[in-house]
Amino acid sequence: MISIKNLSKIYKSKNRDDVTAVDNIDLSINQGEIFGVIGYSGAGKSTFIRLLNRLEEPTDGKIIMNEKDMTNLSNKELRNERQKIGMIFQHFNLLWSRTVFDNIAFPLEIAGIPKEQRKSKVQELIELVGLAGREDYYPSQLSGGQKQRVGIARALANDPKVLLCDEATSALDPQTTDDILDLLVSINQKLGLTIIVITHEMHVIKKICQQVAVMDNGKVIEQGEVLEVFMHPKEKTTRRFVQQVMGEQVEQSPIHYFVKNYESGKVLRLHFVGETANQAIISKLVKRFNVEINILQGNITQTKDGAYGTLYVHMDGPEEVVNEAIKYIQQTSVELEVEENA
Ligand SMILES: Nc1ncnc2c1ncn2[C@@H]1O[C@H](COP(=O)(O)OP(=O)(O)OP(=O)(O)O)[C@@H](O)[C@H]1O
Repeated sequence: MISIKNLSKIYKSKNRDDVTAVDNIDLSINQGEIFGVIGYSGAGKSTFIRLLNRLEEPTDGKIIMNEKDMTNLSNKELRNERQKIGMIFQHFNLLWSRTVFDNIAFPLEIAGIPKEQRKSKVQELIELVGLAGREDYYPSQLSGGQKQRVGIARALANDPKVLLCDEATSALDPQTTDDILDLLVSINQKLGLTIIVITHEMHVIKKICQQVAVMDNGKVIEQGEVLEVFMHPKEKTTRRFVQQVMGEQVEQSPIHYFVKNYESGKVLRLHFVGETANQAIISKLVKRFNVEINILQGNITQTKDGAYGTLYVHMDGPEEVVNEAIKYIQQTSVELEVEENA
């Protein structure tokens, strides 16, 4: 568990106003989870993540990580603790004059690991991140996604317990972003390490995070399980982020708007939260009951903990069969609203 209490960072300036980049943040991050911090540019995300490994000195507050108070360590202890925290960056921060192999070996050299041991560890990491065959390439010969794979392998070299990701996919195209996010999830599962991701893209949060904190103006303004935040975004900034992936809120379409187009049958609003959308409910309905189902409008997105969204359908057929089918849906965990022509 990572425990962050009253964490603040004020950048002091002689000739300009002080900037409170991180303002009194309290957070608990569970061991082994993928925790996302989202915010617009200037919200304080980079400062926040750099405080965690003390690349920035906090002005106030406490960070307990790997059972150590990160804010109260000698230089030697800090060096030791930093080895348990890997970090990856938006622009990869690779050493351009070193090969893939030597970039990944670098932290092991610093840690004083003997050559043979280094070699087998680097080879293991190269396999893990999918770079086999590219050991002798230089960073300039790699694509963005491959460079980030080197960054990830290097960050994992000292077997960290925590991986910090600072906008790690922001410089990548959408397909490469998804590949790198898949790699982070597989590393999280294989190695059980805690991953903290900062981003301005809700897509990243919904794809890999279990928990999310929304930052605005140095503060955490909203926090919770990703699905919960999708369902009930409280703050305006959070709603804007949810709209990034959901588009205009389908929920705003009133159900009676659809029903006037149909003389028979019923219009249903099916709301999916969590794994329910994976139940293939529509195909089950059609197989079990003699009904016709016409999809009218829908917006469903996949989060790490299952799908979330709403589907409007028109269901037609003999009245008693339609009613049976509705009863069947009510027994599932899909939330249902029914509207029929009066
Ligand atoms: N070294 C610094 N000195 C003074 N002010 C700083 C420094 N670093 C960041 N700031 C200020 O702190 C605030 C938060 O910046 P930070 O980079 O942490 O935000 P961010 O959410 O990561 O945004 P971005 O994604 O654009 O980097 C901004 O107002 C920024 O100008």
